[in-house]
Amino acid sequence: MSEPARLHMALQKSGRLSDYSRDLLRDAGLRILHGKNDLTARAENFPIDLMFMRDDDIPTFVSDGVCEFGIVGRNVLEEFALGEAAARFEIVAPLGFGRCSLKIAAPERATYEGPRALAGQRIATSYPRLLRAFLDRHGIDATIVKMNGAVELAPRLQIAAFICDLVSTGATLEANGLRAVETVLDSEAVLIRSLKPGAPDKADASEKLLRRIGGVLATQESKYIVLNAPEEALARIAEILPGADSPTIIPLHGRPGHFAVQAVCQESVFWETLQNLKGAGASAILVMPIEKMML
Ligand SMILES: Nc1ncnc2c1ncn2[C@@H]1O[C@H](COP(=O)(O)OP(=O)(O)OP(=O)(O)O)[C@@H](O)[C@H]1O
Ligand SMILES: O=P(O)(O)OC[C@H]1O[C@H](OP(=O)(O)OP(=O)(O)O)[C@H](O)[C@@H]1O
Ligand SMILES: [Mg+2]
Repeated sequence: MSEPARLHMALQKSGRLSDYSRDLLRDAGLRILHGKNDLTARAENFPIDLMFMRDDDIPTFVSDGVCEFGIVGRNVLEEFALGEAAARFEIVAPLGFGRCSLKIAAPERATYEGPRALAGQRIATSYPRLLRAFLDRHGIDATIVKMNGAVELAPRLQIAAFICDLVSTGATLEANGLRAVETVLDSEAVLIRSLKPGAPDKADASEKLLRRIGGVLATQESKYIVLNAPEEALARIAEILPGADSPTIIPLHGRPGHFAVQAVCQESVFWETLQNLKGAGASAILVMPIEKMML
């Protein structure tokens, strides 16, 4: 019997998304044999090969159909898409890691009273298309200075008055005497798939992979909640449980009028949620992680 056709997925070789991307695939049950300097890796137990590359190249590989799937920051993806006539990829799911924002920043002491302050100025960035789109939306004409890295240095070197770069904690801006003044894009890593028609013999594996990744993403937010409550509190408790359809309600042995409630909550469960459940009459509240889920 011939081997099933193998899928290809483009991942960042080494950088902020690399470990998270590999962890996601591992959680989806893929056993990956990979040496530190390998540019490709094979899943032992699933028909998929991984291709490791600079994150900037991932949208191209997926758009061209060389890789059916890829994981890349929305910032890199949208910058790429603005340079293309038509999208040849689709976003399958946001992945919840690599969260950052593309922001315009000014020297700490400079006055800034809104986008008009950018008119006629020089702005340094590695994201010229996203920045241009932002400026166009605000009807502002400014000069974009393209830099490939160390953008935060531009004001100090008097290359530009403003910068437009990724910000997460804000520590880099602060260390360079800058402050954020506008948000151009909020970003996180996304799973993308090629819109180029793939080989029909890969369709099954694609669907299986998407279901598995969907299962991992669903479990990351989801919790299993168990609590006890008197009958009169049940309706209110069902309303409070976040993202839970029809909880299971079981009578408590030896305590007439009291029930155990069990539910899968598919939205975040915060301390505040527990406080609200308690306030509604719940007791002995347990919140447990879910290891696997297939919806
Ligand atoms: N400070 C940050 N916090 C969280 N996520 C970030 C941060 N900076 C960047 N990212 C996200 O991680 C992605 C990869 O960042 P990284 O710094 O590893 O990229 P890079 O230097 O361009 O790497 P490569 O060598 O692959 O081109 C970014 O495109 C962005 O989506
Ligand atoms: O707001 P912060 O938490 O300080 O993060 C922002 C910094 O993170 C990114 O760079 P990175 O550290 O990935 O280095 P790079 O520019 O070499 O890719 C980004 O380009 C900023 O410089
Ligand atoms: Mg890059």
